Amino acid sequence: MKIAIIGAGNLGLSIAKGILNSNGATSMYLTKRNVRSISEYEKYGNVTVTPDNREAVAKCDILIFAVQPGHFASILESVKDLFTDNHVIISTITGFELNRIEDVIGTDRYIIRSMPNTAISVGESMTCICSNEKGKKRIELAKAIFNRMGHSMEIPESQMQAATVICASGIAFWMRLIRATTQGAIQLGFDAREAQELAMHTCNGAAKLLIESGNHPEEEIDRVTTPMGCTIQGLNEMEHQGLSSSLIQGIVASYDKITEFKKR
Ligand SMILES: NC(=O)C1=CN([C@@H]2O[C@H](COP(=O)(O)OP(=O)(O)OC[C@H]3O[C@@H](n4cnc5c(N)ncnc54)[C@H](OP(=O)(O)O)[C@@H]3O)[C@@H](O)[C@H]2O)C=CC1
Ligand SMILES: O=C(O)[C@@H]1CCC=N1
Repeated sequence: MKIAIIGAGNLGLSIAKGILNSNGATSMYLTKRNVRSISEYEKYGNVTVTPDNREAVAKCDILIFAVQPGHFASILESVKDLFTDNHVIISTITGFELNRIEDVIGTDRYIIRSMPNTAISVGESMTCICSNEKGKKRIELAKAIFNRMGHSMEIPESQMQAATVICASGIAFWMRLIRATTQGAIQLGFDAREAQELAMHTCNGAAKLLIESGNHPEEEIDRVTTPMGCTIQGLNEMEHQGLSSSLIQGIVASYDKITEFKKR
């Protein structure tokens, strides 16, 4: 598989790392205008770094676009004459609907819309995908690509905006929760490094408990909350201060922001 990542920035490079770690491509092209910052990727024998999007499109069959939304249409416009039936076009662009992509390159292309997150670099992305009509024939291929670097879920396009908040922005939300827990641990006497180790491994354990048991979080909470104990005392105080409510409100605010920039 020859994969091009058009726009090797924060997300694009995370995908590149995920592909390299999982041996997911026979060769890979990474593009950006200023390539100096990613020149070290050329040490991998099968990676080409170039500012030339047209070269990358001509040499690869899987094209992953990870540029800012405002750049996407003009970049597509500048390479679309090179597209053939071998190309699968995978967009990661927030808020950019399939019909807007079709408006630029036509309906007769395999187009996948995806929403990965930066944990793709360590093989742990939760990636949501959908496709245009023609792209349905390549959706299994897209799932196979993303499943090598985590988990994928096919969803209707109407849920893509929500998936962006929960899965892509979600990395930042969970990071902040881990950081806050770390700060609490420091206040209780751990040094900063130990505190983070305790916070992140406990977070990982909580997620694994749910993944492996299939249980509802409250079932696991019931196992931890000793009657009149310290856990329920802490949990109730967090809820009095608005923990669940603030998370839900943040998620909705993030969703509304995408609606706003879709109108631009
Ligand atoms: N960051 C994240 O966690 C996630 C981001 N997304 C989406 O992915 C996209 C990229 O986001 P992110 O990685 O954060 O953004 P970045 O700004 O970090 O990356 C975009 C990259 O595109 C490059 N670029 C700009 N113009 C061109 C061009 N003409 N040809 C080739 N490359 C170009 C830029 O480099 P240079 O200026 O050198 O060209 C830059 O490295 C966005 O649409 C975002 O909504 C989706 C899910 C998660
Ligand atoms: O914050 C953003 O707009 C982008 C989309 C999801 C993650 N980062």
